[in-house]
Amino acid sequence: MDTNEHEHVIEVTDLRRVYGGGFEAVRGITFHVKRGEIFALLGTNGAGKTSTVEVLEGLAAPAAGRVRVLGSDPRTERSVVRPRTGVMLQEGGFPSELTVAETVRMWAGCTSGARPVDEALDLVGLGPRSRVRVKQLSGGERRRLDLALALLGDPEVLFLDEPTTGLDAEGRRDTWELVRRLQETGTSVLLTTHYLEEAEVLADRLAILHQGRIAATGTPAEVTASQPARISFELPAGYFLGDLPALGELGVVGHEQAGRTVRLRTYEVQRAATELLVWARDNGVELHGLDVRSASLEEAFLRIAGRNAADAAEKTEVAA
Ligand SMILES: Nc1ncnc2c1ncn2[C@@H]1O[C@H](COP(=O)(O)OP(=O)(O)OP(=O)(O)O)[C@@H](O)[C@H]1O
Repeated sequence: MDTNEHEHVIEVTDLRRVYGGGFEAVRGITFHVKRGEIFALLGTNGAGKTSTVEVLEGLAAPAAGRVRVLGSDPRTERSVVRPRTGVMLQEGGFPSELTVAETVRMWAGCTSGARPVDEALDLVGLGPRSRVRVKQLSGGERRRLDLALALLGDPEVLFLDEPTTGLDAEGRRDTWELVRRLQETGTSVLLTTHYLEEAEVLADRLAILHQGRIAATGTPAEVTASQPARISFELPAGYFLGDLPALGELGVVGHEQAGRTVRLRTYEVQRAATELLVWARDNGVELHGLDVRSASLEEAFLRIAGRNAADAAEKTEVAA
């Protein structure tokens, strides 16, 4: 066992994962999750999230690199790691004839120090459904049953693979609240999700995977700060784009005009906005509809996903 477990509950160093046909789904990624942190792995379909999480859960071996969970190797030291972790897979397979309570009871039989069945079901809001057969549950209720099972052993580290897929807006918010409560009691969480809002709301830090590599990482604010902010306004009557201060000097990296509306993209939003306002004052005009906003996580993600689509198109062209 390594000694840094109080600092980093998950350590991933130069991880590679290769499938049978030689396809490299994870191409050398490095990240860590600190104790008590919620860390989100984002990425388009096929980016390598599940392939990574499966290695962390001890379900698959890395082709290269090193992985530690709570200071131990999750595969070769499974008996040490497994009792201290909770896993919610993308597809939990339950015997469909059992009731919800029977399913949890069965699982509790395999979990050391399991919570009482009622407590686990109440945590995820399934208490009133305890006598219903699993086959009668909705997709969202099954996700919550998955979560109840992952929480049974009161884990130190929780792996949540797309925990709110199939849940309606209220169910999603309830799950977010639960994950935050778990964090308050000291649980560390590694989350994969397709919902950018989920990462924005929950994650202390995140990584965006792109074709098996980490394309961006940091706090949600750091990742969005890597994208240009937007400034839009209406050109005052009688003025043209060329009358504004030189765009290059405002740190503007892109601009467009639709009718009288001008949209600028800049990494130096404060300087650009100040210069524009000073220009407007000096010319005695108003910038109607002035709107200054930072990039959202969604924009950061779409730029990376867009690059993904462009790369795929390029590969198709090369292949053709
Ligand atoms: N058993 C397998 N054999 C071969 N290739 C696989 C296998 N499982 C996954 N892959 C490929 O590895 C890549 C990464 O898949 P992975 O499931 O890790 O992506 P993901 O980011 O979790 O995607 P999603 O968001 O769709 O769940 C994909 O190109 C996928 O087709």
